[in-house]
Amino acid sequence: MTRTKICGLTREDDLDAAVAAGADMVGFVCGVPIETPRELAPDRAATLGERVPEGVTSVLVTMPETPEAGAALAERVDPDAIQVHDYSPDEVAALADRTDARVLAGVDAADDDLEQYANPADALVLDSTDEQGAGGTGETHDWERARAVVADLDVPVLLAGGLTPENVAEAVRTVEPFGVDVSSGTERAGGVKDHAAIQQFVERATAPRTVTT
Ligand SMILES: O=C(O)c1ccccc1N[C@@H]1O[C@H](COP(=O)(O)O)[C@@H](O)[C@H]1O
Repeated sequence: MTRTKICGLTREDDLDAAVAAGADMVGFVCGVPIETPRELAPDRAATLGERVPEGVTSVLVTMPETPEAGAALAERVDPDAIQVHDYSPDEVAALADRTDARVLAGVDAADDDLEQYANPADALVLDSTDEQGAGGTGETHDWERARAVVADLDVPVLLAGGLTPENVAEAVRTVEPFGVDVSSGTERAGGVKDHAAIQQFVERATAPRTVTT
């Protein structure tokens, strides 16, 4: 079944709604050098992370200047996984050497060198990124290309970028990713989630579908 990640959580009741909806992963944005309504202080990310129940993966989404800084932030927040954006494959490997958390590489779906991330990363987050390499853009990308990436790479791929309750079923059908990742598409205001949208997103991403041969 397609895994789901609800990202950019900033409030306890939104986190609880994501867990109640059946999300497999929940994400907290902390330490990114861009303007985003989802940014949390490290202590706040740690507090929300402590609330994540067993069986749900907590993900720290960040853009640390160095792998050492990323490992230090992971130590402070204590997530199950750390998702880094705008990192080279070597930086992902250096971070993985320095942390016990699983490492997710947030990459631009249009990049040509994605196979180089397959070894150092535990998973890829195939996103639409801005000029600083950050995600959370609310923009979709080429899903046919994403499908080819999923088929070619021997690493789990989470599809991200502009997903919503309205388009997630088609995204899953087209790309057949390991999982789907959403942030702004489940918000009612910046950093504040719409609980009905979270529930619809998870339901539509995970609904059984007929396989055609
Ligand atoms: O959400 C953010 O503000 C953010 C900032 C910096 C790096 C990553 C960020 N979010 C990630 O981007 C995906 C896709 O977001 P969206 O659904 O297109 O809004 C999100 O799930 C986070 O993993």
